[in-house]
Amino acid sequence: MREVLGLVRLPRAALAVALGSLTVLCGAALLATSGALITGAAQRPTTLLTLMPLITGVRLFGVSRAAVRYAERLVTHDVTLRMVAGVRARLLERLTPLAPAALTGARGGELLSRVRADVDELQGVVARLLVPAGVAVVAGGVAVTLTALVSPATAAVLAGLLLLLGVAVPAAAARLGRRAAVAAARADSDVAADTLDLVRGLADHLSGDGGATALRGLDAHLARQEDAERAAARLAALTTACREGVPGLGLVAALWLVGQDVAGGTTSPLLLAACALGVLGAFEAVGGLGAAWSTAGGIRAAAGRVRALGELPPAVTDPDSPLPLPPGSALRLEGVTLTYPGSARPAVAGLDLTVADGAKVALTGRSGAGKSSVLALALRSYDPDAGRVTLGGADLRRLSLAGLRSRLAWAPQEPQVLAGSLAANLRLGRPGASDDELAAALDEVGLGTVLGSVGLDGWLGDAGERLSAGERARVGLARALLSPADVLLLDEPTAHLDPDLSARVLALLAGDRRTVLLVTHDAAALDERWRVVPLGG
Ligand SMILES: Nc1ncnc2c1ncn2[C@@H]1O[C@H](COP(=O)(O)OP(=O)(O)OP(=O)(O)O)[C@@H](O)[C@H]1O
Repeated sequence: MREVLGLVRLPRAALAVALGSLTVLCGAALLATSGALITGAAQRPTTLLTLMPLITGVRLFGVSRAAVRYAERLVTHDVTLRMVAGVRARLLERLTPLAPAALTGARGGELLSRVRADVDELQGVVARLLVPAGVAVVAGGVAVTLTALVSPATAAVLAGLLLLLGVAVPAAAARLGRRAAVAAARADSDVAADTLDLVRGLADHLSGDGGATALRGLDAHLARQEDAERAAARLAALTTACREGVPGLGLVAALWLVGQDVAGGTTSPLLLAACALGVLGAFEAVGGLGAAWSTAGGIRAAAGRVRALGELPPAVTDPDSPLPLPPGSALRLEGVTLTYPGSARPAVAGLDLTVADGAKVALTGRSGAGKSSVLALALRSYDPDAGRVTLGGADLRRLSLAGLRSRLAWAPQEPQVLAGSLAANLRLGRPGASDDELAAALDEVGLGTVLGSVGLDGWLGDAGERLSAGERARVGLARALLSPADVLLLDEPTAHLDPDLSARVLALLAGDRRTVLLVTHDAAALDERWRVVPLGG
């Protein structure tokens, strides 16, 4: 929370508080002068001139209240948007080094929904917390002081009721509401994650038990969401009742106390209605505090989760003083062991593997033998627990991450195809590639027909949904082939291909001048240019 507040521009926030206070005071003054004007008019003065100051006051406060409120909204939103932009930028800066390894524990949908919902919630810091609190102190203080000039007893009652409405009632409501806010945030995040998972895996769910299990899980989270919303609504109703009732008490108290002064002849009758209505208007000073207290729990919880996400330790870090990138592209694993966090058994144990400069090596082995883990080590998504991985003789941990990854091209089993055009997806591999180069790469991986039907500028849909799984895998392969990197790391590049195309792609890779390390379940398709390394005994 402190960090979020650090992103708020305080002079602008102070301006928003000043303008908000002025709005409240203009409103109270409008009511007060209106009351005095009505009382004055009821006394049937001989000339209207005696009422002119009150008439002018009513006009002035009426017009200026709207103008000042407008200015306050502008400034508050400006401060909020700048703060949220800062939060998003900082969060993105911290999340980037965590990917991919340190984020694998979080479900994609959950992470997306959590970050979006929490950052949205933080928007309330300025408009719902800071400004209302500042306005309550400034406008409430000024209103009590002005009331004391007319009737100290009324001022004391006003101060007490402002504290009751602005502090005691909302504090009690917030205490009760904090649990509901946390439960609501958790339920929202679970519902969003379940919905996303359900939609993404619709075909799997339907082919299982027709989606019944997934829907039961979603229903349970929806019920929790409904309970949390109902609890929040009950609290909101209670605070609304207080918000309406307490100002009424203030009005009655002012009428009674100032009325006694008027009856005793110590106060002008004009001030009776003015003071009573002014007191009524002054309660607007704490009008925003009810919502502030009830949302404070949710905002604090959101700030905590955003901070916790940003504080996840990255799986790998940049060295303090990186070595220059080595000229060679030979890849070596020397006695390497990797145990994933939380796993009892190592995924890779004491592995020695050399992929010489320009060599073509294929890793084979049963499912779970650790083939993809070897690629993850070569990419430095993880550091080994024991042994070392080198590129051109240099330990990967001594090279800058950006430099290392500029030397490696990676095509995973299920590459990320982004919502965008075919060309934009391919240019992730080589941003400067010409249309002809893109077309040639597509042709090499047998995507010539897709190029013909979709076109380079054709929209691939959300996550490439307009392509088949095999076509998406080949977009990833074409992207890796286009890359200027000198080491290709490919995870089952031929998994979705028919035998002819598979043979063509493997021949293409075998003829590539770069170092190639690939994972395959189909060792029989490899020719003599490949060295086959079986993993897992
Ligand atoms: N991110 C991870 N966290 C924890 N365990 C993991 C992770 N990735 C893989 N594993 C585990 O490590 C072991 C090796 O997995 P890996 O994916 O490297 O095998 P693989 O040989 O590539 O399998 P496949 O052929 O099925 O892709 C498996 O037991 C797997 O469950």
